[in-house]
Amino acid sequence: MAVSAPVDATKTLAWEALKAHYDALQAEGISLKDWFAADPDRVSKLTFQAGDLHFDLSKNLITDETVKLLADLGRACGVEERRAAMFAGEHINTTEDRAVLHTALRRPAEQKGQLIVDGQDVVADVHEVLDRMYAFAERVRSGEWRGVTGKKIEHLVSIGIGGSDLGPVMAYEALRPYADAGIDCRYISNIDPNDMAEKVKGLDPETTLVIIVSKTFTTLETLTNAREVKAWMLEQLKAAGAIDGSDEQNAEAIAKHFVAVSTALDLVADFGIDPENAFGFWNWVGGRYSVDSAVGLSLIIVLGPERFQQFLAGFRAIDEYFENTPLEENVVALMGLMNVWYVNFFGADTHAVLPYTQYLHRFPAYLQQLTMESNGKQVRWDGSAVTCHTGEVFWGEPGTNGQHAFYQLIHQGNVMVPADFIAFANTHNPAQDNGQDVHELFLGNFLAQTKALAFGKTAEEVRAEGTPEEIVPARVFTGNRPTTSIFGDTLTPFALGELIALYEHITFVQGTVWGIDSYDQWGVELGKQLAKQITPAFHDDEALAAQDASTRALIEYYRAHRQ
Ligand SMILES: O=P(O)(O)OC[C@H]1O[C@H](O)[C@H](O)[C@@H](O)[C@@H]1O
Repeated sequence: MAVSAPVDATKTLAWEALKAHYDALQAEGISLKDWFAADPDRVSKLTFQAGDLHFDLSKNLITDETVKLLADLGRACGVEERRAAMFAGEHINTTEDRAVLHTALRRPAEQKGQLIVDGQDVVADVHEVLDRMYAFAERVRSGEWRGVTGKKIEHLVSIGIGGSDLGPVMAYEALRPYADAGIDCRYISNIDPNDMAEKVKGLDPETTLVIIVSKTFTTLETLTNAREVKAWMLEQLKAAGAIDGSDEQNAEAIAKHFVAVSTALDLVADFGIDPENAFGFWNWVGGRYSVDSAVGLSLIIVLGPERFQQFLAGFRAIDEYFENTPLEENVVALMGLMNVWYVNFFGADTHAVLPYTQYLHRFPAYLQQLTMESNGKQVRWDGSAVTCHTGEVFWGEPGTNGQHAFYQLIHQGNVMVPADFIAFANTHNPAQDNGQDVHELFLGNFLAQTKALAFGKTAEEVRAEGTPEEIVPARVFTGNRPTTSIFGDTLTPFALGELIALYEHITFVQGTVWGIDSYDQWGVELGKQLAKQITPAFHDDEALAAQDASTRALIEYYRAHRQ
């Protein structure tokens, strides 16, 4: 079925109505304080439950009317149709002519036979690989799988970059309390040799299993690092007298210490990895949407299959909610639509994600690829130009670290930074300080920040504290700075799956309103292409002469300084 043409959101009646609504709100004066005072039901009307996560949207710059108009915009831009097309496996990734089926990665086995895409039983394929990964992970965890000298695996080294790294690292860090098999994981991504050097420091190769993760298995960084780690492993094993360096023993060591995850299993075999030790996925899984595919192998080993299943169930809970809830009541869709509201009507260029749990310290970095590689685009999926701003910058740090760094700008800067606060009622590490529950101290900060951002502090309030008149203006907080509070019970594998699916679908909704193919990434290609042309110029004068003046001068600087 042909994908329908993108709608120009800015030409819809819904957009016009939103613009008129925005102008009217600005004319009346936006005041969360007044809105809360005028409507005792504001919180209950803007509180939602999706899966087991609790959402409070009441501190956003929205009214009942805004919610209605945003849902109208979503409908006018075909969010419902495109959502159905995505879940059904239509080729909504038009520039690569692919289905977009990360949601199939978490469908239960009972749905085998129910989703046939391009002639393949997608759910059956997914579960075939999951079952192989679970069996493999159990062998590693139990110690049945051993290294070439017969030792149990205690360390994983995962080599990948972008979508083959950010998701697994983020989830590994987030779910550390659930790592119960005495196996840790180090992730190597950067082609900078310093990354590998530091990550293999102190590692015992005899107890190390390397996972090479690359969707395409052609990525320069990953293949370079993989070759280097292979050379390191064989050298170390030989130096320890574990192998004699013969082709045969090298091959045996590789078979015991290297596995791979890719869609290109032929290239994995060319690298020397036994197809038995390779786990596949499919081109309908985008790299940044792949942590719940075989790309999550390190997580399955570290956490165990059962927890990975809970992780998948969390994704599924949000998928089902998102797929089946009408737009007005659908907090996932509303969060995407609110982002459009802030970007296109209020001119917000960035969006902060502020987790109040240290375990989510890599979540903003993960979201940067998810959101910005998906929606940082200037043309629609039919090639026409987008006529409004797209793709805000996502950023963040865990609270309270961010409070002591950049919150100044969020509170008093003259740019709007809509922010999502994520917190959990329970901590994995309860602590007391002088009779004070430290987690409550932490959560108190989360609530204080969202309250200060919403309601601010007037000049009268500042004066009433006895502040000298000349510094009153500096101590005023305007308030009306939008935040969404996401509260959960505990950061479990299930909750993490929910959070990831939440932002995947937020990204989808924004991309759909903007008419963008959120699943391609042509913007990363030019740099890759030029790197190939430029690298020889470090030594080759002809290649140097072919460069632009600035690049040439920088290479000359390098030539003069390289020792
Ligand atoms: O998984 P790979 O094929 O090695 O790709 C790794 C990454 O590289 C590319 O440059 C893309 O921009 C990313 O979307 C991708 O996740």
